[in-house]
Amino acid sequence: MAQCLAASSVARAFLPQQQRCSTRQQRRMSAAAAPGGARRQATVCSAGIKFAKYQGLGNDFILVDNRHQAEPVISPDQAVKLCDRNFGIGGDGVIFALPAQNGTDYSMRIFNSDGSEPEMCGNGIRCLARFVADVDGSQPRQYKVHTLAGLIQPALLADGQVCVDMGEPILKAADVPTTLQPTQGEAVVQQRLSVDGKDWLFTCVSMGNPHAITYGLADGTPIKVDELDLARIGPMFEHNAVFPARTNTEFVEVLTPSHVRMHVWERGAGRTLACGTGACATVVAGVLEGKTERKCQVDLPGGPLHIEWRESDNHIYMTGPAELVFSGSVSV
Ligand SMILES: N[C@@H](CCC[C@H](N)C(=O)O)C(=O)O
Repeated sequence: MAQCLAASSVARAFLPQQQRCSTRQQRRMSAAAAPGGARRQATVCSAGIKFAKYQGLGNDFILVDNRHQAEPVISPDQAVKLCDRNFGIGGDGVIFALPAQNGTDYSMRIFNSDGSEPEMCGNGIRCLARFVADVDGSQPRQYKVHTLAGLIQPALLADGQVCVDMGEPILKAADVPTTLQPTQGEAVVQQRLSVDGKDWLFTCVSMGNPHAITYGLADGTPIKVDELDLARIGPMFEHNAVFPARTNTEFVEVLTPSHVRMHVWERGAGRTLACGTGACATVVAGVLEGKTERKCQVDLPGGPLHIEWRESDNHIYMTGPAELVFSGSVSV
């Protein structure tokens, strides 16, 4: 179903293909003004829906330029099919660049590979910033993006990395949300949760989307990330009744206070190679538990993210890569 063009840049592959969709072929084609005055054509024509696949540390997404209309051109059910690694393009989610809202440059929405819609995606928003910059080939290189988690601000750095102002963490238990009892004010920090015959200690943090982070068991046993059977235990946390909106679950091993290893079981996507919001939540939990410093490198299976929870503004800053894999068109 996918016509994939091997390509080293969106400028070489994505844009020429857009141009190949003639007026007669268009099913739902419109034009919209892009920043800098450039005219942009929509994503859908008879050749299918144009996409570009990006990855941030192996957390991979199908990106769709949906800035011509407010509603995503792909449904959650179609997203499930496209994300299938055998019968589709393959991906941890489908991300849409959408028209601006609330004074921002663009909006972003994402469907997980199971078709559910999360509020935010950290690796995804780095990919979105790189995608929009590649498609438009123009300034600005700093964006204000409206998400279901509020305003998020990615900036492309000269060295190719993307730094994202992820906003403030949410710690109030009811807002994470979790029904675990708060232990520090309204926050759930190192609270016990019995799963799979063990008592785990969990800190709960929302980055717009919910995260439950464990650095170890109640008996003092630290996490060894390589020893976890995530495929077996991950769903027991994701679907636990104490997380009414389900949860992303992070398992963390401390190397030094400024360097940890983290493996993640994502809500709606399962085991992934990296989770940006999860890395941010990991450092917030590490600071609250007295295990990490505010500036901390988080090593994920797909590579490192650099996280800072800044004291001056209470915002979290995440820096990491975002790269094009290939682009093409697909019929759904
Ligand atoms: N991988 C993402 C998180 C994507 C959303 C998550 N699965 C959820 O349902 O909350 C990231 O990099 O943050």
